[in-house]
Amino acid sequence: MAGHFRTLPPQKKSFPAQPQFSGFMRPCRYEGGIENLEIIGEIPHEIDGTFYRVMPDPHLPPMFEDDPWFNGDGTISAFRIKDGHVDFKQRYVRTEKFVREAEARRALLGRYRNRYTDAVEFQVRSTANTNIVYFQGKLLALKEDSPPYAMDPETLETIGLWDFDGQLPSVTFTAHPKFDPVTREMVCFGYEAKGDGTPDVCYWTVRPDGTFGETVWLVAPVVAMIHDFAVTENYVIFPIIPQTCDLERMKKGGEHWQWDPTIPMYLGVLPRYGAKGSDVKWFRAPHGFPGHVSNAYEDSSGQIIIDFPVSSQNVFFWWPDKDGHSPDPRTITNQLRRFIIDYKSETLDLPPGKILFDADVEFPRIDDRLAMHRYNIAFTCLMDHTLGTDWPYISQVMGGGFPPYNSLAKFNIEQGTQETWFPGPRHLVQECVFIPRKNNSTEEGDGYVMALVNNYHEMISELIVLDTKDFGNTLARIRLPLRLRAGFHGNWVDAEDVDGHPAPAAN
Ligand SMILES: C=Cc1ccc(O)c(OC)c1
Ligand SMILES: [Fe+2]
Repeated sequence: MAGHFRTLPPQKKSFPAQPQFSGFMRPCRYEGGIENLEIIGEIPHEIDGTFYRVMPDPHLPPMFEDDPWFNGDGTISAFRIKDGHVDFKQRYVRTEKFVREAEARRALLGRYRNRYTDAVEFQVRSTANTNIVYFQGKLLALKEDSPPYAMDPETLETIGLWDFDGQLPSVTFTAHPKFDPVTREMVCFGYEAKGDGTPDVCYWTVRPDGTFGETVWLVAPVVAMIHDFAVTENYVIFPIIPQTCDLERMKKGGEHWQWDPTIPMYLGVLPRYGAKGSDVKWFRAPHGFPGHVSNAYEDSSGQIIIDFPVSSQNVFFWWPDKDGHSPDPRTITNQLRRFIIDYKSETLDLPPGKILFDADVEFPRIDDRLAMHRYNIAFTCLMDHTLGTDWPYISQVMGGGFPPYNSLAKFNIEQGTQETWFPGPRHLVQECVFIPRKNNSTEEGDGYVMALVNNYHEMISELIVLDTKDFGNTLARIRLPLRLRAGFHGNWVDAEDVDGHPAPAAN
């Protein structure tokens, strides 16, 4: 690569005066542990496992003042819950970026997903800041532009880059692999899978013993973001976010992404088993921003049902369109929509999808025992302006971040009913996880919901536990004596699953 690289800009020692580094979003930069967190209420003793979540948290001032929240260093929080107690641990992922910058005591990585703006040449630019999943006895810290980093689930030490013993076919790995509750496969893909600006998508599966099953290379109709995807028993579906990549713009030091209001919302459908790349069909729904997938399955006639929130606006408002336009973030909403797709259909055009609930939601989570199968219950973050949130107060201290959510919702799709949990007027919520009850009940959605919430009154974080049978009430509120910034995804790892995990593949 030519001329490595630019003259180093002067090192800054303070964070930029920008919303994404201010108020509740000031970098936390905390590593360590706190045992026996303070608990208000009672955590049911049958809850035995660990809630892992990840947040982007820059360990050093960024190279560019306008560095987006999405470019911060991945920090893993672990809440180990046993016998009604909670022990907390937190560590940065030791990415190549983190290690080299720590050594240099300065930012070396430049703009989000633009290697042409880096101060040194990186092998891997991962910030490992988007999801943290458990597979085969390891945690995988994920960023969709790179392979995973493996971590020790107990100590949160970084083991290193994880290429599945050389089997990884793609240079990228989604932050949203799916876990088949029946076959125990991890179903994966990467986009820009042959490098920046390439339209290639790679789909593959990893068997529970760590060996690779399917591998299919396909080509997307546009080079654009494919953040989440969906899997059914017989299909995989790739929704494309209309944020497009242009290598020439990147080479001039510009952004990786630009909003394109002229393209439809593509949904690529590929048979899950035995497919060739040419078997993919790119269906076209009206232009819109597809959010995180709730679930997908096939109905009795073999049609694909897929549910995800959709916004008519550019949710990633910090990456505007070609004219520099983006919406006022306070006006962005998402509604949970259901799309029905017949893979065998002649026409590729789809209607806009049916709105399932008249509510502004994102980050849907389900009872994962029903992933890829017919389901009826979704838990989401909800923005409900009738709930009495103290916006004048919160808006002064919250700093930047994703469109905010002030409550959690439980939706029953068939019944069309909604239950809401409201944390209080000076709180906002982060993504939740579902934990099944341990009474051998296989009733969908019967158990607990856990989430991190932001307490703006005291500028601290709290972990909350709800009983899904009494959703409006708080079973336990676990107070951290510190503040954790807004994060992304988390997952519950039950102690039973840890003990029962297949032996890690020899390395
Ligand atoms: C929420 C989506 C999303 C998409 C791409 C990212 O790089 C990311 O980083 C934290 C998050
Ligand atoms: Fe995500």
